[in-house]
Amino acid sequence: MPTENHLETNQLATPTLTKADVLNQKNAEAELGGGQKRIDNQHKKGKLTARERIALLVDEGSFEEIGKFVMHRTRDFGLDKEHYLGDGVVTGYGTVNGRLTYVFAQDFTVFGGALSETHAEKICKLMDLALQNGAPIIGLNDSGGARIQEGVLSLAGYADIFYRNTRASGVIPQLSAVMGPCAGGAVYSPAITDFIFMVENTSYMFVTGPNVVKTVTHETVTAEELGGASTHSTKSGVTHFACENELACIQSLKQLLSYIPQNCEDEPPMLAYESGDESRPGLNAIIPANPNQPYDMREVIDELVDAGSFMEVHKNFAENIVVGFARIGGRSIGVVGNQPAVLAGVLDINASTKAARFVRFCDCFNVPLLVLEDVPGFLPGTDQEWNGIITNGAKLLFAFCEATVPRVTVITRKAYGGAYDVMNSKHIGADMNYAWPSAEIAVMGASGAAEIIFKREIAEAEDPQAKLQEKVLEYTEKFANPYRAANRGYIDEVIMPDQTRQKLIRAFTMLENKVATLPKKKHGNIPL
Ligand SMILES: CCC(=O)SCCNC(=O)CCNC(=O)[C@H](O)C(C)(C)COP(=O)(O)OP(=O)(O)OC[C@H]1O[C@@H](n2cnc3c(N)ncnc32)[C@H](O)[C@@H]1OP(=O)(O)O
Repeated sequence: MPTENHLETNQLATPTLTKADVLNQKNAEAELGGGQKRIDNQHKKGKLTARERIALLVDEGSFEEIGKFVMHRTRDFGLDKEHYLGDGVVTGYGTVNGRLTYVFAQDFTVFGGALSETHAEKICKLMDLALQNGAPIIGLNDSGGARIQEGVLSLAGYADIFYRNTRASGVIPQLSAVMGPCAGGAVYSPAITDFIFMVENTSYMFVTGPNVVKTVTHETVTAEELGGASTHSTKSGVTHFACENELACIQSLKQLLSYIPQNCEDEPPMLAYESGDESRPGLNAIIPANPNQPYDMREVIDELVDAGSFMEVHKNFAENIVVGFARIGGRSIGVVGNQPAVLAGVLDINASTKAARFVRFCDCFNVPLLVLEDVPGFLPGTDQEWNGIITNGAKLLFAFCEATVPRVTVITRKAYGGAYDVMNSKHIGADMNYAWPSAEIAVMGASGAAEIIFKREIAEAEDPQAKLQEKVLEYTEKFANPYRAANRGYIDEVIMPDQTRQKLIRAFTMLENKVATLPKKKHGNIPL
């Protein structure tokens, strides 16, 4: 169906127009996308246009567009009479805070941002440039998926993009913002990229929409419930950031870029830092006297890192582990911390996969890792076992074992069982391991341990309860401390909490030239 702004290219070249006029007219036509009416509709939904989004993202005046006059080649279903310059995606490069960044933004006003053969070619061209020139690529997605009128050509276009996403993975950072209803292929490309940002109430991600769900499974579900930002940031973990609105989304994209390098051979940007009083006395009172009492690991993080620098990733998903980017002494780091305030900080399936993915990102892109450990172990139970806690827990173990970036651990309290090994222990390649005096490094908590190893003695005692208490105390004195591990050198130093920031700044500085390589291989086989 031709639109009111539709202009055939040859119609523009009338003799009354100068060559400059023709160019200006084509530029104006391209910039109008699917026409003013559809732009107004986009605005009415609380959404910006592709070009407005790019303008907010890149430094003013820095954007250079590529392929502005590209048109689709389809002749079926009346599309030979409906062309839009640019074919539904704006592609190009610019700078974000002075650093080269490639950007594509799908234009929902043109066929709902649906991906055609030529639309895909434009994105692929940009991906090739980003990979060759070693700079991040950001996709601003707003697309109904494969352009239905093009059949297999659009499917092929998606496959070309997925292939490039995968080849570029670990070489250049790839960020995806989902800023509208994204279906089918439009969700798989973001899923392969490093981080997904969604906008609350205006963006959706699903493989099949509510209508198909209703037909196939007879479930009645709204688009928001099925694939909205809140669903994917809390239930599925598909999205890493749920943003209040589009502006907040674009600001978050920019913030994330500020912690990471341009490519895997580059270093993260270092901010100027003037050292001062690095002691943090507030930390000395943060661990409750009762070891079963929770505290908020975010408070520890906030005290340790440069003021206000913590950017939490996956904030509302698997909250029993906290991950995110921060700076310490101006240096960019990735933080992984057990969260005693949620499920006592236990490791379960979601926490393990969340942290594993984050550790692997940091390792790909030379971001040193700080691990704050207070973990009572892995979550027991049929739900966890039957859903594969073994395989999923192994992901985190694998990710840490494989990581060659500088790695520092601080055990604040519990480091029990296999979780002690997993959480960046010395044995799996951590560089510096600290413990606070409150650390308890043991196979398990004292009461569980006493019940098992002194079972007979307790049962035969005149007063079993008193005997249990005695044995709990004995076990606590022997193991519920950091000194056995420090005696062996598994802990490099036992430090007071208030000294921790200073120690970390020095440790990461000491480790900045770390060289570590993995054995020659094609790639590892992480348990999936
Ligand atoms: C790799 C395999 C795949 O990708 S298979 C996936 C194929 N895609 C889909 O099944 C999704 C189809 N589209 C939809 O469900 C809806 O259009 C969604 C995306 C939810 C948006 O709904 P709503 O906001 O109401 O907009 P709308 O339906 O009025 O669409 C706006 C204009 O865009 C068009 N459009 C949409 N999707 C496509 C598509 N895949 N191919 C071609 N055109 C598409 C609509 O026809 C509509 O066009 P117009 O503005 O009325 O001219």
